[in-house]
Amino acid sequence: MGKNICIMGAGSWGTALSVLLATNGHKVRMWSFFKEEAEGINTHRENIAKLPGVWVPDTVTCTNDVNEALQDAEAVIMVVPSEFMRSTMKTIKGALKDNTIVVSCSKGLEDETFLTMSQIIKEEAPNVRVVALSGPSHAEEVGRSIPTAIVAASVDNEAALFVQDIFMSPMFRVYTNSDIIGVELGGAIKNVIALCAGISDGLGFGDNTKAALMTRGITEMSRLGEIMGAKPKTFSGLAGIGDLIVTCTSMHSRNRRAGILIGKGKSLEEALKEVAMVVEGVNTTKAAYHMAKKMNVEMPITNQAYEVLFNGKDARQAVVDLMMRDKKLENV
Ligand SMILES: NC(=O)c1ccc[n+]([C@@H]2O[C@H](COP(=O)([O-])OP(=O)(O)OC[C@H]3O[C@@H](n4cnc5c(N)ncnc54)[C@H](O)[C@@H]3O)[C@@H](O)[C@H]2O)c1
Ligand SMILES: O=P(O)(O)OC[C@H](O)CO
Repeated sequence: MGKNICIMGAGSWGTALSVLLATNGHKVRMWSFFKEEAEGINTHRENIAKLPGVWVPDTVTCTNDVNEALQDAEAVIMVVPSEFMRSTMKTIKGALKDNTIVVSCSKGLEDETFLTMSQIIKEEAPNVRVVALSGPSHAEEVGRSIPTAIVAASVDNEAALFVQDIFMSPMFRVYTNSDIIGVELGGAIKNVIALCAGISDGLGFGDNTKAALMTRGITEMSRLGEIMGAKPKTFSGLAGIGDLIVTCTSMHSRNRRAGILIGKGKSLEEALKEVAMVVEGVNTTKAAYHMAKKMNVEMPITNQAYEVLFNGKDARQAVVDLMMRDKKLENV
């Protein structure tokens, strides 16, 4: 039976998920931070700036009013950029009933606290049931019903099964996983590696380079995950290697595209302006860099990404410095 679902965030991913959920027979109320964005979606049945060419069904309405969006919601889908997760949760937490299922679809880590999105949600609203939905899923493809597989992760199995049910379709396969920390770390750290893969492409390096970055990127992700209590197997699944592959290779990826521009010599600010949608890997590089330092985890690619993005290091020199680190065994 169709459910009443609220989506907080009406950018490219929020809009694509609204199309999927409406197609699955649910009634969707979407909220945008921007009044004009909400009005634009209602008027044109399309998010022209962020997901052009994808038609939004009539069973989706978009509003700038939080209370209107949350009215009678049986599940709340959080899909704002990660830097706004806490402020958005603060805005809505008073209106959330106990045991409401809140689904994080955002990928990132909070600056300074290093918390994942589900941890922020739980900190702000301890009585909700939280699930993370993550995996290789570009909005441009999900919005066009291109077959996609993804993971609904939660320590609350019933909540994960509920999320699996509402999203699952012949074109959108949802697995469940109890390792929410692993799933969220995979989704956050792959953006750092995708920025680097883009920089490598922008510098004119090749497929060998990218394969090396991706493989050693998984190693970094797993090292951090181990310290955080994640299950190693999660990183060889959809939310780990799966999302890393799609983000490092697809031209849909905002992180990869920003990286390409930086590799070609643009400044970070110029690259972000040109992409004009959220590039989560930038803030995540900062958070992961400081997190790795604090926890004494070796993350050389992340360290070089930090130097290039925030200290003006030459990207080509960063690659050389990565290549010329101490000789070592592969599996340590
Ligand atoms: N785009 C994708 O293909 C995709 C896929 C999977 C996950 N994600 C994740 O989803 C999240 C959102 O990404 P997106 O691509 O939809 O971003 P986007 O840049 O397309 O849209 C961001 C949206 O966030 C909202 N917003 C802007 N400022 C805000 C504020 N101050 N407070 C609250 N909300 C604000 C607005 O509705 C805006 O349209 C990110 O964490 C991203 O990693 C994106
Ligand atoms: O466009 P990106 O780089 O933000 O990646 C979007 C999704 O995370 C891909 O799964």
